[in-house]
Amino acid sequence: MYTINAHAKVNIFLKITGHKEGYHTLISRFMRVDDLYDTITFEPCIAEEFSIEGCEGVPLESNTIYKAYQSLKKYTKDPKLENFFKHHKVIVTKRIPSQAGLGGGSSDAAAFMRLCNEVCNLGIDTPTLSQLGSQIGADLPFFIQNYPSANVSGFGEIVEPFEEETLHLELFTPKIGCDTTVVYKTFKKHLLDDITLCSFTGWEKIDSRTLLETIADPIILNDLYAAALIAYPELGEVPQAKEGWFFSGSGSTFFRIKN
Ligand SMILES: C[C@@](CO)(OP(=O)(O)O)[C@H](O)COP(=O)(O)OP(=O)(O)OC[C@H]1O[C@@H](n2ccc(N)nc2=O)[C@H](O)[C@@H]1O
Ligand SMILES: Nc1ncnc2c1ncn2[C@@H]1O[C@H](COP(=O)(O)OP(=O)(O)O)[C@@H](O)[C@H]1O
Repeated sequence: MYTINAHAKVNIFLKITGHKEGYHTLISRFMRVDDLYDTITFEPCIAEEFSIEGCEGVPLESNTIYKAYQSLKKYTKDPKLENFFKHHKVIVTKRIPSQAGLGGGSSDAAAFMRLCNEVCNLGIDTPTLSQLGSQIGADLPFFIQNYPSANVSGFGEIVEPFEEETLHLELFTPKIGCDTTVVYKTFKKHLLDDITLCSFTGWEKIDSRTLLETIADPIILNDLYAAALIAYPELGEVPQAKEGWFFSGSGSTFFRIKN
């Protein structure tokens, strides 16, 4: 039996820098959340075909783990991978809420790729694994490179580790699912024309605690927050939508530093 933890992330800040080929470019500080993770296990069994347990409600073909499996299979052409999953099933213990801006689906896929690479001795280097991952989701390169904190740019494929203290974070995820595609579309329609690139010059050099304490305004720190509020106005009604709380990615999770 083989196991790996797939951690959640928050975006300490997230600024959109432009729009290219149907995607937004951004610069964001990603921070891994150490005490929130899904667990992915490869459990021995006799399997007819590749199977995933524990992601109820997500059809196999749209599961990021399945997409990661297909991508690895296509890239390696190594029979070890397919043979392995004739004798193992994938079990996911989900703890990261979905549509929450915590990157659960992306983290699962990235952890799956890392564990396959190790267990099946595929010998794929990290840059190649990140490149394969970026085709499944924009957040995968961060999770594949597995830094506690990093500046992420481009569409998500440029990941630069950032040395700093790990913050202990309190998270609150309201019962409102935010669809990433809808939030980006809303941003493009209402807010893209207003971006001012000079307003966040140098943020990537400032540690996360200082950023949260000095910038302090969740709307300024995360460009997608305003878009999420337009797309999901009920977000504005939750008690955490006030000073002292910050918003992660495309939402709907609010976070703050634990005392
Ligand atoms: C916003 C962020 C911030 O970390 O994540 P979440 O907070 O949702 O977890 C990411 O940029 C989300 O990345 P990810 O969740 O992988 O998005 P994807 O599945 O790749 O894309 C879903 C859709 O969102 C839009 N999209 C995504 C990424 C990007 N840089 N620009 C976009 O415009 C595209 O329309 C795309 O088809
Ligand atoms: N392994 C997975 N875990 C969770 N959701 C997944 C997975 N694979 C595909 N999905 C789909 O992706 C959608 C968004 O997933 P998630 O990564 O949890 O949210 P977010 O993009 O806000 O971080 C879900 O609604 C679900 O349909």
